[in-house]
Amino acid sequence: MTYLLEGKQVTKKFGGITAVDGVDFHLKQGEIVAIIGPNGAGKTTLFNIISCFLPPTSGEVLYKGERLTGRKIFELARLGISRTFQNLQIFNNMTVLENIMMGVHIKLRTNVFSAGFRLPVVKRDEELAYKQALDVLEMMELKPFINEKAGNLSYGLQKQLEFARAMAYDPTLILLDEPMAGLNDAETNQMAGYIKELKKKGRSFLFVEHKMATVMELADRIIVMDFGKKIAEGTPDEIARNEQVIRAYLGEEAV
Ligand SMILES: Nc1ncnc2c1ncn2[C@@H]1O[C@H](COP(=O)(O)OP(=O)(O)OP(=O)(O)O)[C@@H](O)[C@H]1O
Repeated sequence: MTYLLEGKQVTKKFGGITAVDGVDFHLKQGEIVAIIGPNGAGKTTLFNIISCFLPPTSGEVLYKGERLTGRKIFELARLGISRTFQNLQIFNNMTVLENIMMGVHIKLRTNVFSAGFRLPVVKRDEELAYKQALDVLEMMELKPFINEKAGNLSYGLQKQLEFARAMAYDPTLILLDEPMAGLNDAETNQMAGYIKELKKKGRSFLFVEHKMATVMELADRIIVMDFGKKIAEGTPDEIARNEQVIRAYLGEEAV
């Protein structure tokens, strides 16, 4: 079977530290998979390898059966993969609409050559980009803020904007690095609602998250890491009952 995303023996060493140690994982089309684990477990490192921000020391990641490892970061949008960051990466001096348009443009075919010569394809792409941006803003309830500078939005709305920009690529797979970090309960529920809606439309998600209630609510499957290794994998119910997981989080005496 060809998975949407598959990791084979992914390993990353930083000097003497093995941050990710021979991790196998997979994600099927339409699934939501969470990566959890205590601080320093290797989640972010694995996430950065998947999204081609870091090369693994050994092992590889496949997307739709083809090697993703070794690709350039900018190629991912065209392949149908987008990501968000633990530390927000939006353009504060640009408006909400402009931030979203950045996302749409990356996906569209317009290149510097055709833009420079003002070919008809550029005008068509501009119109298409604008329409797609409005659709995403509507879905993410950001339309009232369309001309607001991103830097003036509340933290919750900025997170929503970064998520919206990731969706503007029209991705198949969305990688979310701590999507709920810093959000209050209402904002967390709202973000979870968007993810569930998008799953219904066939999108797949891989996310790293510390908020366990969200993980249990959203994930079809959970991968648990500790000291760089995958120590467990299963449904939320299976993971909640797994002794090795309880030990990793709460210590020996909790089991
Ligand atoms: N660039 C780096 N150079 C050296 N060591 C690193 C580097 N990045 C991560 N590490 C180490 O690798 C290990 C795994 O770190 P990583 O950030 O992947 O864990 P994490 O599970 O994401 O933690 P957190 O939940 O705190 O974000 C840690 O021991 C960390 O100190």
